[in-house]
Amino acid sequence: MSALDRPLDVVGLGEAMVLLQAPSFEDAATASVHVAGAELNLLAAVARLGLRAGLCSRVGNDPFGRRVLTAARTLGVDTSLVSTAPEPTGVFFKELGADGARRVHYYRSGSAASRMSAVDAGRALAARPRLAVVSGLTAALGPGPRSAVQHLALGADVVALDPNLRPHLPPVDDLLLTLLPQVTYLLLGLDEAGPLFGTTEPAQVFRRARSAGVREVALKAGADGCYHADDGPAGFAHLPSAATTVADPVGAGDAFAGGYLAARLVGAGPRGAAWLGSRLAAAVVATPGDTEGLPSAAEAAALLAAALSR
Ligand SMILES: O=C(O)C(=O)C[C@H](O)[C@H](O)CO
Repeated sequence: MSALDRPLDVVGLGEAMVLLQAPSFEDAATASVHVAGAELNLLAAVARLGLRAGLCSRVGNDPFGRRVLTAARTLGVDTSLVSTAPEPTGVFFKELGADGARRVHYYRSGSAASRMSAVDAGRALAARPRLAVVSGLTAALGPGPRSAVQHLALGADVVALDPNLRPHLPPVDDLLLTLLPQVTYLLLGLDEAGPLFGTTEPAQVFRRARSAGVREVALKAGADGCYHADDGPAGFAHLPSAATTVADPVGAGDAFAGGYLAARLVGAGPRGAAWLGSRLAAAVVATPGDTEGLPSAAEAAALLAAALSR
């Protein structure tokens, strides 16, 4: 069954890669193998909450591409909008030093996903999802992905943007600023607010994003929790983090975004959506890996129901 005969709630455009992880590749004899990608992580959270989520991407005709497809399907993410291309699947390496520092080495330049174009965005739009997710990370992969992000953001009725700025990739702030009037939900990290809005002061971030045309903002502040839209005089409110154990912070922002968007799609308000996002982020950081800590489908359904009453 394709996404066209089974309408998707959420489509995310992005690159999913094979990840090799070890303490240090200078002397590691073994490494653990995972599949990672910010948009896939977000979609996995949406799927776990019972909504239909699809990845729009390209992978190579190689074992890495097949592994990405299998991992996405195992996470409940539809792959009918992922095409197989002649270029290789992107891979990356993560060193988790004993000092807690994480070093990331990408081998994604020239990858299948870096050749995405407006054609891929066209396929995503033809699937008529209720919500399209774009990210600065995808736009930073090259000129084709940049135009795919632009095309999808301009063509979709409801758009979520997660800037996902990555210091190792070229800057994309200019494009993201031009897209803000199309953005329904902006889910950004406090560390991304500086480059985009010239401030990390939450009141200013909300004010500047709204005056740039964004309809709704959620500001992720890591261990300090998040800020969500609110009807009160300030126009926003703070929600403390729900995390009690932090084994691996990677993937927290994606889980938050997936939970937030799924909750909004089923009718929760911004407060309930932020609460659900925080609960999923807390679950993900308690377990090593980007998505391994997501709650079970039954737990996720109970959390989604609880978000509706907040
Ligand atoms: O950094 C990237 O390109 C990734 O998408 C890898 C990770 O899965 C991602 O950073 C988690 O948000």
